[in-house]
Amino acid sequence: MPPANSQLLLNRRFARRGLGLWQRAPGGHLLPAGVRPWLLDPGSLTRKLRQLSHNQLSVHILRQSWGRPRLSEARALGVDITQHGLIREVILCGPYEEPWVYARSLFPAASLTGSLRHLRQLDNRPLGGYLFSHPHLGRSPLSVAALPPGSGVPESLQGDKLLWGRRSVFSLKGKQLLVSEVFLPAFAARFFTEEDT
Ligand SMILES: C=C(O[C@@H]1C=C(C(=O)O)C=C[C@H]1O)C(=O)O
Repeated sequence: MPPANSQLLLNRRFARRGLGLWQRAPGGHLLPAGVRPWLLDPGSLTRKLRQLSHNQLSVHILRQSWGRPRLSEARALGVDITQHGLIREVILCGPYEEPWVYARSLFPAASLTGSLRHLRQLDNRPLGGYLFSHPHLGRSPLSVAALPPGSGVPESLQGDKLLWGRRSVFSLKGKQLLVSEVFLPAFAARFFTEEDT
């Protein structure tokens, strides 16, 4: 199926279910072959990008401040939308600081206590490095989205195309956090085929 149709089909399915843009990852056949392994890999994206970039990966903080979750984020975490949490937005850059992934993580206040308290000051250390160092890390099934301009990715990063994204809820020591990752145009241009974008 031509990718544009698969993205439109995904969006139509999402819209019909009133789930907004994020939808539990559909059967692989609905996702273009080139993006499927990136969207559905349950492992650490940081690790994958480090390998791809021959360890030339950097994390740039766009935001790390308290705020209210978006409606779909509150639903994914099962928290009230009025409940403030720590919002962390970063860009993962490959060689020559090329912007590859925009990531937005939502930490409910109750999750930033005890042994996870230090995540308040993660700075430019990759979140995945900490999360995936724990053998008992839990992760919900991945949801995916084909994100149009205006759906939450900073305009300066989005460009004018649909961007593929994935998100899931991590669980560690009884605490939860939501991580959304969006593959940016420069990454798509370099690693996705024409049929995927
Ligand atoms: C969850 C991971 O952490 C990565 C690093 C992030 C950060 O530093 O804020 C956010 C999302 C991920 O791209 C991972 O590596 O899979």
